[in-house]
Amino acid sequence: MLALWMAWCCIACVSEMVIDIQETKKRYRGGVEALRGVSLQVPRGCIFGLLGPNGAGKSTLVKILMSIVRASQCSGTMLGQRIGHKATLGKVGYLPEHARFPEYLKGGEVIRYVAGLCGVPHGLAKQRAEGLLEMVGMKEWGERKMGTYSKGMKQRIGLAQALVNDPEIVFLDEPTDGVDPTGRLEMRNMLKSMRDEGRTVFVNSHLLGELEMICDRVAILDNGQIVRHGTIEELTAKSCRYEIRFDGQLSLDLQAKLKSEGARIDAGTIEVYQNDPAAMQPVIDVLRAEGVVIIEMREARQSLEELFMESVTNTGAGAQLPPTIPAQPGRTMPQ
Ligand SMILES: Nc1ncnc2c1ncn2[C@@H]1O[C@H](COP(=O)(O)OP(=O)(O)OP(=O)(O)O)[C@@H](O)[C@H]1O
Repeated sequence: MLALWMAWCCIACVSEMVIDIQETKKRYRGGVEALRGVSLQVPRGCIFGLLGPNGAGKSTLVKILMSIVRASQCSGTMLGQRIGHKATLGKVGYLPEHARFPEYLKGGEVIRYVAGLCGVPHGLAKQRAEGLLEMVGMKEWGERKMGTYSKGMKQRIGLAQALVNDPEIVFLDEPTDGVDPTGRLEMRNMLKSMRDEGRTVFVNSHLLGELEMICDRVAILDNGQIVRHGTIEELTAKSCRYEIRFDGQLSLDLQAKLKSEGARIDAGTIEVYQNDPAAMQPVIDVLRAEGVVIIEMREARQSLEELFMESVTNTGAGAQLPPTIPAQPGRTMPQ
């Protein structure tokens, strides 16, 4: 009986993974190995962030899941079907990086046009387009041409068209690209609402602070491989530290003592790598005995940005260039 129950739990658990891929590889013509064996599981109903430096392979992975790029090797499922299953793609929405829509079409027309491509009936498409224009804050502008929109307005239409087929999973490649801070806040709230409606939101982004605020889970991709994967809590838990903000002068002796115990001292702040609050009490006692005024003590975690910088080997553009073409005699390489 117990074995049966455990087996049922396992099946239920597996079926909750809307994306479950193993050993995905992509080698482009020309020799670039964009993905070198990526295995990834994404649970239903979460906001999942895929991070990585330029050229890490993020867009390639999403394009493979969207069947835009053919993997050199890929096994696994999306919504319980093999990758590339046509009917499954009808349950998925997509906002590509640098999305381009015809400039002569109006915002509302773009949404209705994509609805038509997805097979949404005309009446329903019209109704959904109106609702989505309102959701992305473009109700007043839906009858203006795309060519008259700012970059942020185009991104909003891009988000709306990704939802027009009422998808279970939405892939958003750099959704806040070109969006101002107010727009980003609105975008974050929209993504949270999408999750609260039960959709799975898969976001590729460089904006670590943005992702930190909304993602339930993240994976860090570096040079075609997943180097970290988990909830933000899990990934940053190990680096708990306390920050003490103080006013006053620390004696040289005390500074030396704190530093010898691994603390970092910066203008008015001491960082102590410690996750036990009891162990902080002697530090406070010593500071107070020296007449230092303690303004604040707070528990601080490693930020996603710090984790990212620690995890990736190359943060520059074009993580991997194609193999060098051997120089031919009598020809000089362009500078
Ligand atoms: N069509 C292609 N042909 C050849 N190489 C490609 C092609 N598309 C991407 N690449 C290469 O594959 C690697 C991964 O690119 P990809 O666009 O997937 O990375 P990314 O993580 O999305 O980067 P970015 O954050 O800059 O958008 C890069 O080295 C890129 O130059």
